[in-house]
Amino acid sequence: MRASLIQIGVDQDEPVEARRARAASLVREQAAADLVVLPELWTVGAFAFDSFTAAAEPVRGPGARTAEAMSEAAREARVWLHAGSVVERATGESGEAVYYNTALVFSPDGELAATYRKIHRFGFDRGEATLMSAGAEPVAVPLPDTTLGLATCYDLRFPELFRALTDAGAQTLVVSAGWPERRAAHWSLLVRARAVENQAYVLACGTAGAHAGVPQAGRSVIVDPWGETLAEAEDAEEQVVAADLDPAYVAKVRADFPVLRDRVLR
Ligand SMILES: NC(=O)CCC(=O)C(=O)O
Repeated sequence: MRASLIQIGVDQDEPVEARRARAASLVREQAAADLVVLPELWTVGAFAFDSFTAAAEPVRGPGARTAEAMSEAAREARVWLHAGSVVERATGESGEAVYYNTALVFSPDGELAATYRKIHRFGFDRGEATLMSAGAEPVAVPLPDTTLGLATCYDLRFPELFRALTDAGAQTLVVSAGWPERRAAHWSLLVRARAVENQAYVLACGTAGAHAGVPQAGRSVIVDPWGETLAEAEDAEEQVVAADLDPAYVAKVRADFPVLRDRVLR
C-alpha cells in the first residue's frame, strides 16, 4: 500500500482559491498512491487565527468548496484522500455559528467517508482554543487494507487518544498538522513514540512555509510499527514524502513483540 504525504506550502500571499486548485492538482499527481494525506488547515494556515471565521466553510452542501475540490481530486486520482482539515462552520443548538477544526477523508469514489473534529485545541487561552469548539469522538476509518486512526496536530501530545484509536482497530495513525519549527524536536520524538507504543504505522504530514509569521517545521514523516523511519522530509520546503506500507507488518510486530497484550491499566 503506497502512501504519499503532501507537505504543501502555505503562504499567506497566495489566495486560498489558488492554493485549493494547486492542492487538487498535487493530489492528482499522486494517482499511483493508494492513500494521499494533506496537512492541517492548509487552506487558511493553522496559525492564521484572525482569518479563521472568514475562511470557515461547511463540510457538505452549498459552500463546501474545499470538500468539493478534494472529492473531485480523490475521484480523479482514484485514491483514498485524507484531505487535511478545514475550519468547519456548523450550527449550534441555538442556531448560532460554531467552528471546528475538521479533517476530511474521501474514498476513491469521491465520497466523504469520514470527518474528524479535532479534540485537543491548541493555544491554551488564545487562538484555536477560544475560536473553535472541541470535537468529542475519536475516529477510526476502515480502508480495504488497513484501518486509519485520525489525529490533528496538537492531538499528537495526548497518547490516550492514540491508544483509544488503537483499541478501535487503527493500524495506521494519521497525524495531519501545522507544526511550528520551534518545536520540531517534539514533533520528531512524539511521532516515533506514538508508532512504537501503538505498534502502528504513523503518517505525519506537516506544512511548508510560514502561517501568519509562524515558520513551519515541515519534516513530514512515515514511521513503521517498529519505529523505523521509512521516509522523511528533511526541511520545510514543499515536497511529497512517500513510502510503501505492508499492512500485514502491523499484525506481525504485535504478535512477535506483544506489548499491547501485556497492558494492565485500561
Ligand atoms: N496547530 C497545532 O495544533 C499546533 C500544535 C503545536 O504547536 C504544539 O503542540 O506544539
